[in-house]
Amino acid sequence: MAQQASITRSSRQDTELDKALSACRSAFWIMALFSLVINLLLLTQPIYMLQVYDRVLTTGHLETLITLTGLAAIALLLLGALDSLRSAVTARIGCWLYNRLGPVYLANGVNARLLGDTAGAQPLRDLSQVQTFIATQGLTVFFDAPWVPAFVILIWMLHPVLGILALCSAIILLALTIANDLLTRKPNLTANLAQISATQQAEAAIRNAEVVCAMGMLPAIVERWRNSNALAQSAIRTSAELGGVLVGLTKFMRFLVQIAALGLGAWLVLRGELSPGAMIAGSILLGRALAPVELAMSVWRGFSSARIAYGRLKLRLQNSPVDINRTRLPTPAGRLTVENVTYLLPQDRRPVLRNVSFVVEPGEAVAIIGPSAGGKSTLCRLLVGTAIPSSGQIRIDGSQIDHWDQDQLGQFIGYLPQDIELFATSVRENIARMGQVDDQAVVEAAMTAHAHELIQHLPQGYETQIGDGGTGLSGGQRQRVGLARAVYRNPRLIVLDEPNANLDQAGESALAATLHELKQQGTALIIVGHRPSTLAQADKILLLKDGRVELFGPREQVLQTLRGLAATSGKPGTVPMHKTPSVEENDTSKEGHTEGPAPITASVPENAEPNRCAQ
Ligand SMILES: Nc1ncnc2c1ncn2[C@@H]1O[C@H](COP(=O)(O)OP(=O)(O)OP(=O)(O)O)[C@@H](O)[C@H]1O
Repeated sequence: MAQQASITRSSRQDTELDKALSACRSAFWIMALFSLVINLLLLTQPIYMLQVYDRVLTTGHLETLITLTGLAAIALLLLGALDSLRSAVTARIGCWLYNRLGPVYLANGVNARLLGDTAGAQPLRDLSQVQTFIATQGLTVFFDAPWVPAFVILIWMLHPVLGILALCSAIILLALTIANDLLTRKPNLTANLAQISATQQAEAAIRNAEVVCAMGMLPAIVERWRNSNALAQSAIRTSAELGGVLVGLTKFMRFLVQIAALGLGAWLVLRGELSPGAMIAGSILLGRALAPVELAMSVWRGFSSARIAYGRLKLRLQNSPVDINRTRLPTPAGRLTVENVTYLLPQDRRPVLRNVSFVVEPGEAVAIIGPSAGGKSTLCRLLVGTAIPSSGQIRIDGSQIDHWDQDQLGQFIGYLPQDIELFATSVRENIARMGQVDDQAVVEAAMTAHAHELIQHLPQGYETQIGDGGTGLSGGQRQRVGLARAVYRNPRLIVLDEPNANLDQAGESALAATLHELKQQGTALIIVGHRPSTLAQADKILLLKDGRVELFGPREQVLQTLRGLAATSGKPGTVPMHKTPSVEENDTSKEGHTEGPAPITASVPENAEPNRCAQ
């Protein structure tokens, strides 16, 4: 029985980012409470000064001084403790957000890559940027800033003239902060984008190190990187220079205001309008009032980068498809139905596949052949659900492929892409698809793929560590480990895109045996390639040219049609392949294949030449 799961929709207004931020609400309230107490405790110093100057010095009471000093010390201890706690809370908020959203953005990045998104791991870097800002002093500025008016009011209460000075200086410093933002926003954005581009170039160069070094491409690549990086550095310089001028101006203002407060205070003391204690307390209070503004200036670049990163993160989830918890369907038998599938490239709406239709039954193997760029690999991607048809339907056991829970369907699908895509870990973990390793299933898969012996001869056997992209293994070894991964836990539908591209004769024979065994187990097979070992196992052949099905039917009939076409045209080139495919003598597929040849059920496009398609 299929396990029913409720269908929930995450609306555009309520992304995972919004949900994570609202889950942090209680932590933000705690931060606000800490900030309230911290800012109250910051009054310790001015109150102490006020009392020492106006009470102790005038009365000479030593006990009062000792009591005041003791109380101040306790208050300052509490202040230090709360400040540390607040830092710990911000660090925890940052880590929690990263842990909560990291998997969301990793999954989003992987899915977006399928649609041609080139951002790579940038969303995770953006998330890290936001985390760093939260975990450092950045966030505390926002909680301390609202207390500036409270300090100004206290200064005003000491004397209105000092209050006016505090108010004016707060306004001037705020104006400088806004000017800093306005002047550095554009260069900060330019620097951010240019840095991303330069990093991506560097990553691509490192990934393709062999090609880069073998063909002397390094100087050219370094030059390109240098150009991208120069733009980033120039923008960083502009931003830092402008920001530096404004930070300098802010410091000057702060010191000037502090002097002015003392000067004004002294003048008011001389006029008998203010006590000396109030003069000192006013100066300290002013320092406290303006501290968050000055701190804001110094963390502005970090804030700006975090704001840009946050904007990108928000947009990414808003633009991502609606997430639906799919109903879990019963284990499929593996009947694949492709109905009038058309696929347009997302980038430029160029058609790659047009009206493709065919059916593959469980235990049946279909070989897809055709000239280069005919759409074979694209069709494979559609069949395994990593690309979605622009129109038409692909069904597995009658259910539309995008109606399956992607993770559940993945267990029933085996896929060997053209460039194999192995991960930098052990052979066994690769075969086990990076999940919980079931040793027995791993060895069974390797045996089905006829890769067990090969793996036994690797330096550490199944524990042999392979590099990113399969480095450390030969092309043929990669292909066979990839095949073992594809057949892990007996999937019902296996799609192999040119599985023998790197195989030697022994590898080809092993592949033929694997395909035969898989068919016997009732697995539906799609194999791209026209090598004899592939065609020998095919029950049907589908000829794909320019994205259209030119021929589809039982193997022998399609091969005969192709031979006939080659013969009548007299030019092998008119057959849309490099050469007419042939099948080797030792055709193991015939064993157990008792049905007579079915008619060619060509899904023939209306405008196809009639003599190309058997009716
Ligand atoms: N991600 C992509 N971005 C841009 N174009 C693409 C993409 N994927 C496929 N194409 C285009 O789609 C067409 C079909 O490509 P596909 O790889 O499916 O052909 P193929 O038949 O598998 O070729 P080959 O036999 O050379 O592997 C090509 O014109 C290719 O340029």
